[in-house]
Amino acid sequence: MRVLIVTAVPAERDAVVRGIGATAPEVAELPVPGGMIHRLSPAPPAGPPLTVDVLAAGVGPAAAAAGTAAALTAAAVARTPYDLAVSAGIGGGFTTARPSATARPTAEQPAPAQSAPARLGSIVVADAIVAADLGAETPDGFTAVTDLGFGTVEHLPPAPLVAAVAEATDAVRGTVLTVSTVTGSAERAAELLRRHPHAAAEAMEGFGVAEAAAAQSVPALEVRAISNAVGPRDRAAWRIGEALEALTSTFGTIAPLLGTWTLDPEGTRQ
Ligand SMILES: O=C(O)c1cccc(C(=O)CC[C@H]2O[C@@H](n3cnc4c(=O)[nH]cnc43)[C@H](O)[C@@H]2O)c1
Repeated sequence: MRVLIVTAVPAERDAVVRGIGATAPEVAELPVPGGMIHRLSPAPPAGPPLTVDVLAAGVGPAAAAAGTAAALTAAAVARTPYDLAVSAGIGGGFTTARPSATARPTAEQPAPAQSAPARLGSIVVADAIVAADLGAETPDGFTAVTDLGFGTVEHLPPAPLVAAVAEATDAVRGTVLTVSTVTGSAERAAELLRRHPHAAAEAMEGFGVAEAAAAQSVPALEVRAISNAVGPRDRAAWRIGEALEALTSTFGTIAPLLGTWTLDPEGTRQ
């Protein structure tokens, strides 16, 4: 099982490597076009050997897609393809409760149940990776590219993996939006939530990683440690250190899961 983890900046990469490295020392640094992969080999609790490669590909969806595509292609050409691509890093959290994506209204509970808000220092696992600003402004407001007849704006990570990672880390599950411009006002945050009521977090790379992975039929996951609230810009209030620590602790916990989520109870590949 081979897993590629893509972060934006080296500080995020190092936080992930520290977490996985707590049980599996780094074994190699390998150049790929445009970057350097840090390779680790954590021992999976069951099944075949696990190789985890971590790459800092740059900020934004284009850099993320370019770096992910380069790493996936290099691995495929070497006949050692990846089984999973993970977008990881810090992110902004939607810090108010939102309708649950899984609990729908019933006769007994007519109002939609609420999911936990994504507070500072918490972890969000994406059950949907959505490009929030890929589209066109029209007189009637924003229109997604899909409504214009092009491409896609959403990738869905494998549900069993999302569930396993979220349960192991007590993470919030929800949509993670990919934006090219960090939200900086309450109005923009409200507009995003109106269009994406299940949004738990925003960041700048997930859709790029997922799009590059989908082009090679590789499943994708996104994991964000919340460093700031989505809303009026207050860079001084970002808790980057706490978020990086949460990222380290999370990847220490989930590294073995990344290698076993496709296994049945007997430890064989499904
Ligand atoms: O200054 C530092 O030490 C530092 C360390 C690690 C990461 C950073 C970044 O600024 C990374 C930028 C990265 O963060 C994501 N992010 C975080 N909050 C938001 C947000 O509210 N909206 C969108 N993106 C956010 C994003 O993915 C960037 O790539 C600095």
